[in-house]
Amino acid sequence: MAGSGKTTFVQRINSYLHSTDSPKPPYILNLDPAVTYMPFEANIDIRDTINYAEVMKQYNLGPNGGILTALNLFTTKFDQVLGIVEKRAESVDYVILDTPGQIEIFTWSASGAIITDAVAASFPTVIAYVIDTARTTAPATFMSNMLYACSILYKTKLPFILVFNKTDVQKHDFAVKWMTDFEAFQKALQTHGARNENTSGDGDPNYMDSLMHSMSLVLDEFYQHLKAVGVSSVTGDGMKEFFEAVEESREEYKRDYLAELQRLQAEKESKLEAQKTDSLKRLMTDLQMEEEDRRKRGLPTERERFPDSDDEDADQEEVEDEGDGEDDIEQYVPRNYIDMRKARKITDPQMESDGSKWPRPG
Ligand SMILES: Nc1nc2c(ncn2[C@@H]2O[C@H](COP(=O)(O)OP(=O)(O)OP(=O)(O)O)[C@@H](O)[C@H]2O)c(=O)[nH]1
Repeated sequence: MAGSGKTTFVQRINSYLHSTDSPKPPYILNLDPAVTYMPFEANIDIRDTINYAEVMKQYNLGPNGGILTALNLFTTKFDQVLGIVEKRAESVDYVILDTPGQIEIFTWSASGAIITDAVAASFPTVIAYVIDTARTTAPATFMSNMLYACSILYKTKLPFILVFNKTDVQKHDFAVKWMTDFEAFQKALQTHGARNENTSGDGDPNYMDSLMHSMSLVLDEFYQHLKAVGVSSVTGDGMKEFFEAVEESREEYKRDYLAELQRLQAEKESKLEAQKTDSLKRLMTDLQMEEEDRRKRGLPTERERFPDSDDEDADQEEVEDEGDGEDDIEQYVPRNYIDMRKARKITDPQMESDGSKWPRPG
């Protein structure tokens, strides 16, 4: 979410990896074209390629449309970016991508999906979903945030870490409790007044109440697939736990995601192969039908018209050898050939033979 502390968190990861016993400087990609201040230097920065303000001006867009278009433009060159990153793969342990502030721009756009899929197909990948812990203490807000996380998890199907940021302001224990104890969350919903506010006059729970209840049941299942860590990007608290979760995710990627990716790739290739065979079959059927149609109408078939058309070089040789008259050439050249010798001479360079005038360069 915007303002949850993504950029500050990337900065913290950067300084943490530089300060370990054996420093492992990460390779950082900034994908946020609108960021004005970055406390670290990115190895690849979208802002070096695309001027976000200029995109807004030229395409007549607002801030969100500008970010989205800038990201789309950048994505057209993402294969080159990936090529550069792949060259560093041997020497770098971690590649970090900082995403644009507006969550939907990255997670619900085509370019976001292309970037995520391309990266995930090349390297073990984990999504770190950064949450502003202090702003998530209300059960309804917490649930909305978790629903967003849930949608991203199911969209990407990648290993996922919930990063409860800003623990220096608000500890994340309440969140862990709500995620592991269904009853505790239900109680919190009641005590925060949600249940009381959402009852009809006679005290029966209304639809909002039952919606919240059902959603928390769905989320209970979702929490089983997640790792949650509390960090403070300001003090550096919890970074060790975060990297432990990253290592677990690396294993999870190899075990679950890679196998699924390979299965999907094999499925895609066999589908493509089947499509090719089908197209070729349909082309052959069309050609046969055309031949039959010509035969029925008493017209010469393709083979009869161009008996030696299988060997184009031989045709060309024959044209050159026997090219002593118009008829010889007409016999061998393909049917769309325009015989310039028969074209009328155009005297006015602006005037075509049929009298029409076409603008000419210059
Ligand atoms: N107290 C505290 N403040 C933090 C922490 N992490 C980030 N902040 C503050 O939260 C604000 C937003 O941080 P950013 O890193 O800019 O957040 P962001 O998610 O990258 O923001 P957008 O890219 O605009 O969405 C800044 O004022 C940070 O100083 C933290 O761990 N503790």
